[in-house]
Amino acid sequence: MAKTLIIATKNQGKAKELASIFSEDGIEVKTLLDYPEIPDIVEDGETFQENALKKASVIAKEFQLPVLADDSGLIVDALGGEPGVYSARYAGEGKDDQANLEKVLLELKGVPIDKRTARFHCTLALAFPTGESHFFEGDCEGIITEEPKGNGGFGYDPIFFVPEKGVTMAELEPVEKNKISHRAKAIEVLKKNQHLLKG
Ligand SMILES: O=P(O)(O)OP(=O)(O)OP(=O)(O)OC[C@H]1O[C@@H](n2cnc3c(O)ncnc32)[C@H](O)[C@@H]1O
Ligand SMILES: [Mg+2]
Repeated sequence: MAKTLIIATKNQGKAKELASIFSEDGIEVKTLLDYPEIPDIVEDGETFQENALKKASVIAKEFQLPVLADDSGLIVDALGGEPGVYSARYAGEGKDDQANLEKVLLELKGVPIDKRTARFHCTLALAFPTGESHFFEGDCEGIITEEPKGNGGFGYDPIFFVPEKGVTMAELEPVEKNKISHRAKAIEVLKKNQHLLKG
């Protein structure tokens, strides 16, 4: 596997998790947080794949290197799949994690526990400067709580109850989240295709 992997994300929470998971294989991760001069990429796709591919391919062309991108979000059944691809901006352009999760709780007010099913989804896109690309996907099932709990993770983690663990995603230790998360599962699939990262 490549020793350094560029990941087209500006999300600190993702960057930390991705760096931790890839470090298990001796891969060093660089993200767009290391290149602040690169402008934001407009995520105007209607699917996780479209957005992930756009982020990865724009940066792959820029660097002339293979680049990975992560497009992810929360899918709530009782909200018809919302916030979905709009997860980052659910409560407005500010990309405010707290405002976003409060909006989900408000929209679900009065919805009983058995109807609060949800999942986190992660699509990873690996793009090459030649235009070649591949997708890897992962999901993590859960239930939306009635109030936030826990300080770990990021984004919607404090309102995402993980039944198999009996706590919210934000109450898990980082190593525990990184074993079961949508992101971890997508990376597992990528690691089964290690040859793509050679170089
Ligand atoms: O596009 P980049 O730069 O990677 O960063 P972003 O924050 O805009 O990322 P997305 O477009 O993929 O939006 C993802 C949204 O889903 C949320 N999200 C993704 N993974 C999550 C996780 O593991 N736990 C909690 N929330 C998550 C996250 O907080 C964002 O609101
Ligand atoms: Mg984004």
